Amino acid sequence: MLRIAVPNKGSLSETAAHMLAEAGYTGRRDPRALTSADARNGVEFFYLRPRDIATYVGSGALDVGITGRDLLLDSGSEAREIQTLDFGDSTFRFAAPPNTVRTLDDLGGLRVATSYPGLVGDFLARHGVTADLIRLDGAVESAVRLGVADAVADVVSTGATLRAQGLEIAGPVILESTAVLISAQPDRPGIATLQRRLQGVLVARQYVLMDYDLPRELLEKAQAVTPGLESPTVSPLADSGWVAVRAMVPRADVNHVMDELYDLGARAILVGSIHAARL
Ligand SMILES: Nc1ncnc2c1ncn2[C@@H]1O[C@H](COP(=O)(O)OP(=O)(O)OP(=O)(O)O)[C@@H](O)[C@H]1O
Ligand SMILES: O=P(O)(O)OC[C@H]1O[C@H](OP(=O)(O)OP(=O)(O)O)[C@H](O)[C@@H]1O
Ligand SMILES: [Mg+2]
Repeated sequence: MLRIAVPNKGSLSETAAHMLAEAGYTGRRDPRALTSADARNGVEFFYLRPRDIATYVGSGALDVGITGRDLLLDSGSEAREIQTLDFGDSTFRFAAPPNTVRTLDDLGGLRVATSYPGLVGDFLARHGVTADLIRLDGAVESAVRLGVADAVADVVSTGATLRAQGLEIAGPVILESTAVLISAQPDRPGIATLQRRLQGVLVARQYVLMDYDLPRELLEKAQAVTPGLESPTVSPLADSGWVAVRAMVPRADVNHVMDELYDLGARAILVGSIHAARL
């Protein structure tokens, strides 16, 4: 059985579980369960704190896991990223009261609160800056107001949390983070299938299937608008002057592409969702 670590709570847990379900796996029914087996798919899920996942996967106790890139790097684990998962995007940044910290060097000698001392310590060391890291478990944005630190380093998504605490982003980007699939033994049997299934979910989210009818002589021009992944499917219609075309189109471009095709002379342009894919 392939042993898979999944975040049991926090920002990544719901989307991770949803993605695995879309990939055809049966997860836990009880939201408090710590483990669940999916014998039909030959996998067992372990629901763990996102912060601990890199430790379990890095030691080889579990084969593969879903966590944040920032947590993987913070842990110093042996596991490595084998796939990005297209959710849980955030930026890891320093923040401080307005006009107190402009450059990285300004952090020298200051107290910097963070829940990610491994990640932040490595970053500062790489840049030759010495600061006093204050390790807190969470809500680190409060640390400056409460006099425990001069600056913080934390996950920033909308920036609302740090603004509400009177802080501003300061200095360089520490890390662009996202949810990732990690493993210390990526060649283990079963991991390739899991990856293909997750990639299928990503493709199904990112693309739609577009069908349209087109005067045959416009095919070359239309093919430039909808090249598909390899090349579009072209089928004859009863009227020999027309063809039917089917191609995958990035979801974000759908309306542009339909406008362009219509202007070109395509008609009966239909868009359908992709439920699952294996490329
Ligand atoms: N607001 C956010 N937007 C996007 N991604 C986030 C956000 N907060 C956290 N993350 C990502 O999720 C990872 C786990 O953070 P999360 O807050 O879920 O766990 P935690 O802080 O260990 O747990 P908790 O907040 O429940 O105590 C982070 O390392 C980061 O990669
Ligand atoms: O930029 P924003 O959109 O405001 O999001 C960033 C906040 O989200 C996370 O907090 P979380 O809710 O996980 O609490 P925590 O500090 O206890 O981890 C993170 O630690 C920041 O505090
Ligand atoms: Mg958190």
